[in-house]
Amino acid sequence: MAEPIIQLQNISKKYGDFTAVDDLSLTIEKGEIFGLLGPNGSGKSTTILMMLGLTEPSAGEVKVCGIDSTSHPIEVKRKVGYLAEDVGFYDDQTALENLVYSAMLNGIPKKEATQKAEDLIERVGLTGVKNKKTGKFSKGMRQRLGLADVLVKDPEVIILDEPTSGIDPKGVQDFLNLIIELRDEHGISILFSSHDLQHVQQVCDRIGIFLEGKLMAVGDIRSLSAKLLTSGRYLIELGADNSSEAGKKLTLGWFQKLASSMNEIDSVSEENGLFKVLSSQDISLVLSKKIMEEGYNLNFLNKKEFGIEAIYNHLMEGGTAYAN
Ligand SMILES: Nc1ncnc2c1ncn2[C@@H]1O[C@H](COP(=O)(O)OP(=O)(O)OP(=O)(O)O)[C@@H](O)[C@H]1O
Repeated sequence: MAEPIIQLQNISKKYGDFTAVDDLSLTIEKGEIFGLLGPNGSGKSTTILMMLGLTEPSAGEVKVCGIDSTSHPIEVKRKVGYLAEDVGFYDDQTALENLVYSAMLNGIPKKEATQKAEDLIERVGLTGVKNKKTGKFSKGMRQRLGLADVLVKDPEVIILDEPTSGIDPKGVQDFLNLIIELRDEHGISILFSSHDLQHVQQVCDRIGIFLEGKLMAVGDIRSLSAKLLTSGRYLIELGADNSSEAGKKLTLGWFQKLASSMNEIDSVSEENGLFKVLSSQDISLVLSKKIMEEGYNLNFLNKKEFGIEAIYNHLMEGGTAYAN
C-alpha cells in the first residue's frame, strides 16, 4: 500500500493581507517523483519552505516523513535533502574536498567522510573531475555535485528547486537519469519544482499545478489529460496516395462526412496535403481501417497525444481545475 512521505493538510500562508498559499492539501507518496509546476509567484517556493520548516504556515499542518515540519524543523532537516537552483561551494576547493567537508559537517568522521564523498562523486558521475576546483565547474557539474552534497546525509526525501535551469540538453538528460536512478535504486522520494514542462513530464510520476496560491490540478499526466482535455486530446495526421495511378482520391469531404457520424472527432482540416483530425479519443486505428476498407491508399499516419503543455495551458487560461 502507498505510504505518505509528505502530507500537507489545509495549509495557508499569508504575508499581511496577501495569501501566498491558499488552503492547500496534498499527499506525496514514498518512492514517488512528484513535479510542482506553476508560473512565477504561484506559491511553489513558499510551499517548499513550509515543508522544510523554514517558514511557518499561517494555518494547517505539514508533515514530512511523519514529522511535523513546523514544530520539529531540525528532525525534518535530517531526513530531507534540499537542492536550491544555485548551489554554493567553496570555489577554491576541489569537488572532493567540498564533499568531504560537507560530510564532516554532518558528523561523519574524516576517514568515512572521504570514502563516502568518493562513492557519491562516482554515483553522480564526477569521478573524472573530483580533483578540479569547483570554481571551474560548469552549471551542470555544480548541480550534480549539489546532488551528491544532498545525498551525504542519506535523505529519505529530496526537494529540487529548478534543478535543470541553465544546463545544456545532455547535462539535463544526465541529471534526469540520475533522479530516476535515485528513486529506483535507492527508494528516495523526490519533489521536483520546475518551469520546464518537458523535464517534468519526462521524470515525474504525478504533478501538481499551482496558480495564485491554489493547487489547480493533481494527478498523473494521462489521467489529468483525460479529465481536463475533453476535446482535441489527440491529433491524428493522415496522408494518402492521391496520384492518378492510385485510383480513388481521399478528400477533406470524406473526413467531414465521417466527422458528422463520429462523436469522438472534434474537427478535421487539410494542410500541405495532410489531413488533420482532432479527436477526444485515440481513433487512429479505426480511421486507418476505414480508409483502407473503402479502397484508399493510406501512406502516412502520425498520432500525437497532447500532454503536459495542453494541461498547463488549459489551467492558465482559466479552465476547470481537477484533483484526484
Ligand atoms: N517574504 C515574503 N513577503 C511577502 N510576500 C512574499 C514573501 N515570499 C513570497 N511572497 C509572495 O508570495 C507569492 C508566492 O511566492 P513564491 O516564491 O512561493 O512563488 P513561486 O511559485 O515559487 O515563484 P517562482 O517560480 O518565481 O519561484 C509571490 O507573490 C511572492 O511575491
